[in-house]
Amino acid sequence: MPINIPDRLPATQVLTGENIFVMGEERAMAQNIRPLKVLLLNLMPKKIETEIQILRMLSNTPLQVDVDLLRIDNRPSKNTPEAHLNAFYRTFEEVEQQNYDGMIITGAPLGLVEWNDVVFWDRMKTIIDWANQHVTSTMYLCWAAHAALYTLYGIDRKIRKEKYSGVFAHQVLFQNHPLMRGFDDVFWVPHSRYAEINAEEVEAKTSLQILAASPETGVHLVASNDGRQLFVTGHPEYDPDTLHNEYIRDCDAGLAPVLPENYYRDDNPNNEPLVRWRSHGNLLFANWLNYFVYQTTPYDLSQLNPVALASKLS
Ligand SMILES: CC(C)(COP(=O)(O)OP(=O)(O)OC[C@H]1O[C@@H](n2cnc3c(N)ncnc32)[C@H](O)[C@@H]1OP(=O)(O)O)[C@@H](O)C(=O)NCCC(=O)NCCSC(=O)CCC(=O)O
Ligand SMILES: N[C@@H](CCO)C(=O)O
Repeated sequence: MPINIPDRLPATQVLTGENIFVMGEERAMAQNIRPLKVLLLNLMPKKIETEIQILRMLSNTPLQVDVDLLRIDNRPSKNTPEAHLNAFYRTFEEVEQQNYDGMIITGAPLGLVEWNDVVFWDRMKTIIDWANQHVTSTMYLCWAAHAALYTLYGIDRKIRKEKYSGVFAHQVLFQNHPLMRGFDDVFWVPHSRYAEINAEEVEAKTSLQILAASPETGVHLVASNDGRQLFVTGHPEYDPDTLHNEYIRDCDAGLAPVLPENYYRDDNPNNEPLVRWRSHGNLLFANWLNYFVYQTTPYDLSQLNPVALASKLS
């Protein structure tokens, strides 16, 4: 079923062209069911590209989903026109008094930036704590997963000398977990990060559940027992060419990046990538929206009670 987004958002035209059912504002008003409210905090440099990726993933559901876009602060973006942000993004001040059924916080190219050197670090910690009180379930992607694991559980990332870049095989470690419903024993995910999380530290310090990991790139999916937090260290939402564009960007920046692994056909960067992650990317977002959001969120969002939610799912 549809995502309900502004008719003029670039994603509306792109996703409609892909025959993905995007419900316009008028049609959405005619439906007599409560849509899910999802907040997307977009920290990625190519924000419009990321909007399209995440909205495509959220559209693969029978539920009606109203998506609000959130900017981290009022600084102008280096890579996204201010007019776009002003037209489609809310500020935190505009949403902080509201509750949401779901929230997604994207990655950011800040793996080599110390936490306290991230310009918006204080605001990021504020929003992570706010989500715990105002959102039924939050999905943290890549850099946001590292930031939230550090903020909420004191699990600090380890920074590698070489970036994980490529598409890697993962194993399901928690077979009957609802989030893993329909997953194959082995599934593929893009990764593009310097930071990694230590599985032993997660297991020793927290009651978090490691749901899936890769022999090459380690921890990928970590969930709180109550389903209110999902930490995703990979990029299941990535387009076919996202890793390629990052690789070319880093080559042009003189960073001599490694060739993305298991990505280009015959490992030749002149060839198209072989996409082996799309199905499980869609499945992850659909399972999250179904089991962590829709089946646990209160009908009356004003009654969102973090304590009651925690008991409901754990
Ligand atoms: C990643 C790139 C190549 C991006 O270069 P660009 O020319 O696009 O712009 P940039 O200004 O360098 O940064 C891109 C976005 O990050 C924001 N940005 C930059 N420095 C920041 C800081 N200290 N605090 C907060 N935001 C910051 C910019 O405002 C911009 O977002 P707005 O457009 O919104 O303003 C660069 O930062 C770089 O070369 N970094 C070193 C290599 C690297 O770290 N690559 C990414 C690794 S992958 C990664 O970091 C994932 C996480 C992980 O590894 O753990
Ligand atoms: N991996 C991305 C940042 C988000 O993970 C990049 O290289 O820009």
